[in-house]
Amino acid sequence: MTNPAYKRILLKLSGEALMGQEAFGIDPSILERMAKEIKGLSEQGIQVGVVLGGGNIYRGQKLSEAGMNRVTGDHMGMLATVMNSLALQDAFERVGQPAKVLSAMPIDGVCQGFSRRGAINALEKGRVVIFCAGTGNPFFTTDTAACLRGIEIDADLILKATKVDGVYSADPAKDKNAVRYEQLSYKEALDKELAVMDLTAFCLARDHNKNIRVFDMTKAGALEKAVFGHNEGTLIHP
Ligand SMILES: Nc1ncnc2c1ncn2[C@@H]1O[C@H](COP(=O)(O)OP(=O)(O)OP(=O)(O)O)[C@@H](O)[C@H]1O
Ligand SMILES: O=c1ccn([C@@H]2O[C@H](COP(=O)(O)O)[C@@H](O)[C@H]2O)c(=O)[nH]1
Repeated sequence: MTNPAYKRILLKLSGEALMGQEAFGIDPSILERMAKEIKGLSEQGIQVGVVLGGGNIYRGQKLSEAGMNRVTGDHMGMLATVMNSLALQDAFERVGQPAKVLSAMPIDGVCQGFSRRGAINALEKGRVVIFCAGTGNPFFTTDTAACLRGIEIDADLILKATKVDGVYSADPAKDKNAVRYEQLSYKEALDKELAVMDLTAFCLARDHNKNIRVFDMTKAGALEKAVFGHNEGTLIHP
């Protein structure tokens, strides 16, 4: 490939997609592949921030539907993202890529607290920065956290790596006639309430003039293509 189209990116990895063929938790082969692909970008001088979802372990909404207090459920969901992030940090270490976990809920002896300055410092030193515990607040999602951190670090592009290969006119898991968009505006995504990401995330990215590219995390090489400006998945723009 020629030159990367972006110098600094924020990559959101779906927690659910981390499960792969497992019934629960993390498929180590998926983690290793993502660590190697991200290392490849870092070696080409691209600064990479990562936000992981927690849907492979806990989601606050599901826990509250089962009777738990929603805020407690959301705290458990955010802690699930800490576990996923520690696993990804370990995968980076095993492939020889320096990485740092910065948490919205710091845990002494496990991971440092998030600060914008700390994040930028680590990115400029060539470390991959993994932002965990979402926004640190209940009633949000890691899609919103990804947009928030992407804006804070002034990422050139926010990427959502997920189980589907882009944004469709309806949920492709439920509607076989759904059609994939190559690109669409935030207005279209919000008007049609396209549920590939939550609407708070769309609003935040729109208001801060950031593009989001949605692509298939299970497709080898798709991340690099997206970062080199190829037409991979779907681009959502202001
Ligand atoms: N219009 C749409 N286009 C594409 N996907 C859609 C759409 N509406 C709903 N979806 C669904 O959105 C989901 C996005 O999956 P993903 O696992 O990334 O969600 P997530 O809640 O961010 O995950 P996690 O919380 O595990 O990180 C897909 O499973 C897909 O079926
Ligand atoms: O800012 C945030 C981010 C997440 N949560 C809780 O964590 C889980 C897991 O995140 P996903 O985005 O669903 O993968 C989420 O369901 C919330 O319960 C949060 O409270 N605040």
